[in-house]
Amino acid sequence: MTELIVENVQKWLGGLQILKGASLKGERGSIVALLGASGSGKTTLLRCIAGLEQPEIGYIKIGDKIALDSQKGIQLPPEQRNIGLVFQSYALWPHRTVKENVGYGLKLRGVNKADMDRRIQSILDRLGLGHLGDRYPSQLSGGQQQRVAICRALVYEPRVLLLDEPLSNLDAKLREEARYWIRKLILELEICAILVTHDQTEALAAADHILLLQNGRIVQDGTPHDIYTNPTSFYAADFLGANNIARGKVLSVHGDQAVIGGDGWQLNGAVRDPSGLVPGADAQAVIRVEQIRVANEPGTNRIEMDLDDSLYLGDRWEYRLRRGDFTLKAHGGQRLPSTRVYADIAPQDVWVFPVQAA
Ligand SMILES: Nc1ncnc2c1ncn2[C@@H]1O[C@H](COP(=O)(O)OP(=O)(O)OP(=O)(O)O)[C@@H](O)[C@H]1O
Repeated sequence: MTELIVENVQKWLGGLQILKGASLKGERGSIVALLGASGSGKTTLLRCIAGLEQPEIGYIKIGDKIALDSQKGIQLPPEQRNIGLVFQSYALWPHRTVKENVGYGLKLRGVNKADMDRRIQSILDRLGLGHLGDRYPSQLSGGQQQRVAICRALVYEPRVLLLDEPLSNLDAKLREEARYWIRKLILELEICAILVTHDQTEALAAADHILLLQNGRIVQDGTPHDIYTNPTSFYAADFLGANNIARGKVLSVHGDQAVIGGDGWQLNGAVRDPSGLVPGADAQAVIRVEQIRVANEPGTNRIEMDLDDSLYLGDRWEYRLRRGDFTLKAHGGQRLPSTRVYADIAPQDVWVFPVQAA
């Protein structure tokens, strides 16, 4: 069931158009990640959904309530939107206990004490904080503070939970765990969550759906698997994954296949965006690090290269390969015996894009 509809939201700030027509849908029991580079407009879009920013143009429906309709002049304030908000900083009140932090909004809304206590205890228990209700935020770890912030957002039983970089203040191990339990919680509670993040791993692991933003526009929209394996632009291909970028000239194009090359190398690739890809034009290919195999002999679509260095990463080795100006990174399971190697890349893994004029 659709809990959130956002259509054509446009927002100007300081004379600049920050959002250029963003649309999305959020389903009950699912997580949509807003992913994109710094400044792409993720937080602004989240703030528009929350009602903390007023878009000049657009339509937003949360549950069965119209929160924004610019044509009809409807603009609900945040407290009437049935949303829960979790900020990166957690924004807990230092002089209030955990219970008071979680219950403050309920108190403002005039919920009676018995009901309030029951709801606070129930959400604290659910997130494993039942025994910490009388502590102050300074007496909690970072991970516990983050859970309190989530409890505070969930205690209203919102239709939509908005999470703005909620994991970025946690260390790497806690962040990995939090991805897992937040996802589980949202699916169990059957609410719709919108997660703002600039961390691709977080978006891939936690979300059901990813919207990739660039300069205030949604440039790709799909499941994590779609976005990772089938990027439609250089920005999308380069934003996700660990990549090599091969810059060269188009040598030939046949349908959806192209050959690109540079000084002493050439590769057969798959055309991902045909605009302007004609022989002689500049081209750039994205090659995921995990798609390169290092071989000992020459072969089709293999480039002879020098092994510049091998770095031991614990669970694998990283090879730094070079041929003149052309460099590649690849991974493998052991130290390589020779310094003369062949980078082996299947043509379908060489994603060829035009070079856009700046
Ligand atoms: N009040 C403001 N006045 C003018 N420009 C603003 C204002 N707030 C944000 N911006 C600009 O809007 C653009 C989008 O900002 P936003 O915070 O939404 O991006 P973001 O994708 O969330 O980035 P980050 O990951 O760095 O938080 C940025 O270029 C930012 O400088």
